[in-house]
Amino acid sequence: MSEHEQQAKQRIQQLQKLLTRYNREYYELDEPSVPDSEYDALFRELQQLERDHPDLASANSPTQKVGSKPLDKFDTVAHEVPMLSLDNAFDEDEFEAFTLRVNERLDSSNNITYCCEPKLDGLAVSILYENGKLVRAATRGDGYRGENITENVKTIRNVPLELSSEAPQRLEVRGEVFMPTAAFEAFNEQARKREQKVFANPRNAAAGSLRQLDSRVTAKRPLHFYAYSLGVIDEQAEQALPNSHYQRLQQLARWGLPINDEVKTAASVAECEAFYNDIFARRDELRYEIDGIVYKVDAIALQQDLGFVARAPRWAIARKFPAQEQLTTITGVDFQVGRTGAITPVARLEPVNVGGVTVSNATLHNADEIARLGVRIGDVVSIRRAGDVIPQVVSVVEEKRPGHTQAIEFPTRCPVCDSEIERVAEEAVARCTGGLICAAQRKEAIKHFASRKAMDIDGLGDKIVEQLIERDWIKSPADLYKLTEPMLASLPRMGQKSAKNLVNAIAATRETTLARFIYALGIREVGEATAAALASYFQQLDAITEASVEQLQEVDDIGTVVAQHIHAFFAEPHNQTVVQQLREIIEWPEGEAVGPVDDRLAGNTYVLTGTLSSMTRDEAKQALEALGAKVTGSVSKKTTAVIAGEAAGSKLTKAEKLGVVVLSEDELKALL
Ligand SMILES: NC(=O)c1ccc[n+]([C@@H]2O[C@H](COP(=O)([O-])OP(=O)(O)OC[C@H]3O[C@@H](n4cnc5c(N)ncnc54)[C@H](O)[C@@H]3O)[C@@H](O)[C@H]2O)c1
Ligand SMILES: [Zn+2]
Repeated sequence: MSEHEQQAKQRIQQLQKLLTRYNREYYELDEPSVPDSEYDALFRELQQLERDHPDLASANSPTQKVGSKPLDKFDTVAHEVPMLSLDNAFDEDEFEAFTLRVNERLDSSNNITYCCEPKLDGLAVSILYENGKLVRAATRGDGYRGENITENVKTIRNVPLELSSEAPQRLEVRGEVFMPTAAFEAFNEQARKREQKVFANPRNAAAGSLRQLDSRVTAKRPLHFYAYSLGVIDEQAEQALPNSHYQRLQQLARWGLPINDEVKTAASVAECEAFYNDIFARRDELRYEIDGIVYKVDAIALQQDLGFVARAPRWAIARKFPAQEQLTTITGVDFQVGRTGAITPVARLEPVNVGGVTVSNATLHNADEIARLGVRIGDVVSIRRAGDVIPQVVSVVEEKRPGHTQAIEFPTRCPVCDSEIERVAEEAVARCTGGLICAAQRKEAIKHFASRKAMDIDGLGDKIVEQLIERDWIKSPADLYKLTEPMLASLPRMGQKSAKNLVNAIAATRETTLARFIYALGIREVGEATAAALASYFQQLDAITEASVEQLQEVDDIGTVVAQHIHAFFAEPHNQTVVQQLREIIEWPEGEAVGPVDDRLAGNTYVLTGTLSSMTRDEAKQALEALGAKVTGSVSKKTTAVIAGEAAGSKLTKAEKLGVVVLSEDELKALL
């Protein structure tokens, strides 16, 4: 054996071993360690080597096999007709070469009609119906023997358990089970929160969900099915079948099976290309992921003439789309601050083309996710970009880890405003606590401050806030009170009159209530009710800013997390400065220092409905809450009383129906 031969032999063995391992991870464990693009490249390399050195090829090579053997934990099902794979074409030239081969083999120079189908990225299943009833379902397995997953397939909502009465006595359909993209994203998000298994992509999620021993688990997974071919069918029915694959799919649909309505026929290679381009342009808008287009010779008679090779039919090909997962290296990590202060670690990448788009950043979500992935700077990672979701780091390829990698250090101070970063134990997200001064959060902070239930500044809409911030006139809410009429009047589309009104509206908020003021600060998870509870419990702002986490929790309905948010907010020196500035401008009546609180309505729940004449509903709500009551929006048996103003509607009717006490406005005043 020459040295060259020796090298080829070694590489072939190496690739066979590696691909066998990747197959096991992908097909048996539903947990690939490399993206498909990497797998496909190695697979092609092996195919080429085996072609160049036929004496070194073996029937045991992954290039000769389909999938992986069925898992022992399932009963096996022998496929009467093997379930094969598909050959791939990675570009237009390869696709055209395929069509030329087809014409050549058929000894035809005519245009061949192809059936064009989106290549759904899920897993193949075979479903057997007898006398119209679903009796058995199986995975592809190694193509000859699959796993019996009947009970699991029965839980898929759009798989009919029974077909129409015209269906053949015995009918096997084949198709793809997949997880729609949005459902997949939501599923992973939940899994991350609960620290459960996160799937690399919808394909693995579908396979992992379908191959569960307990069908109740499968039932909870959002799976979907489309039929794309016929397996065995009783002879009599077979004779009546149309000679076109496309027509056969329509026939399946008439028997009650779901088929993909994107499927079309193409009468020429050019039409095939047009189909590809159309679907590719809409790839991100489809509800499911596809990794290419499957072209099938449409005439069944021609399919039979063409036949099969070891692992795939000669009459079909999968024209692949650019892969949505690719390998690249993390060169660093940036920390971005969102508009609500959430800190998101973003991996900087060596630019890589993913699905046709150059990607140079990918989200790492949060510190928990960094820990879960075990990712370090310098690592080779798998990046996924699909739909309109931001690119994500899916996994680390540990065997490609270089000698020098660096741990990712989560900052302790905000990269934008240098405030302390808070990480609440129960939450995955870390946040900047400089809510009032952080440039990243400024816009939201001011909008919130001015909003109706906060300081209620009439005429300070989102657009104006944005302009004020762009001009750098406002860095914190305190700057609002420095705005003058001429300044405001110089803004586009703002007349003298509106400028004057706005200045007056801002001035009017110099007198307010403690509850509104606290709510206006925009402390995380401190809504109106919590702000009111804080105000009525502590009576004075100082008492709140100085309260410990434990003291804050003495207030009804304030738990550890909220108490921690409040404490962290007031501990931040930048926030202290702004609060101090605001205090010099804004006034509110303060009660005596924390004393016995009047909570004589504690434990009661009220619902307000209709219009009150002596106060607004908001004011009534605050007054009730100040006495310890709860005010909710819907009437139930647990409601203590419904307070009905003028023109009360359905809530009043419901109260009467449930026998809940109804109070008039006068009765409310007496209560207060
Ligand atoms: N990342 C890894 O480690 C790893 C390991 C093994 C395999 N893989 C990936 O899996 C591929 C090989 O898997 P495969 O053998 O299942 O082949 P395939 O996915 O390339 O093509 C065959 C499959 O396409 C599916 N399909 C979807 N829509 C179809 C339609 N309309 N008509 C017919 N079939 C349709 C069927 O499930 C069928 O079994 C590789 O190209 C690779 O990308 C990846
Ligand atoms: Zn900040």
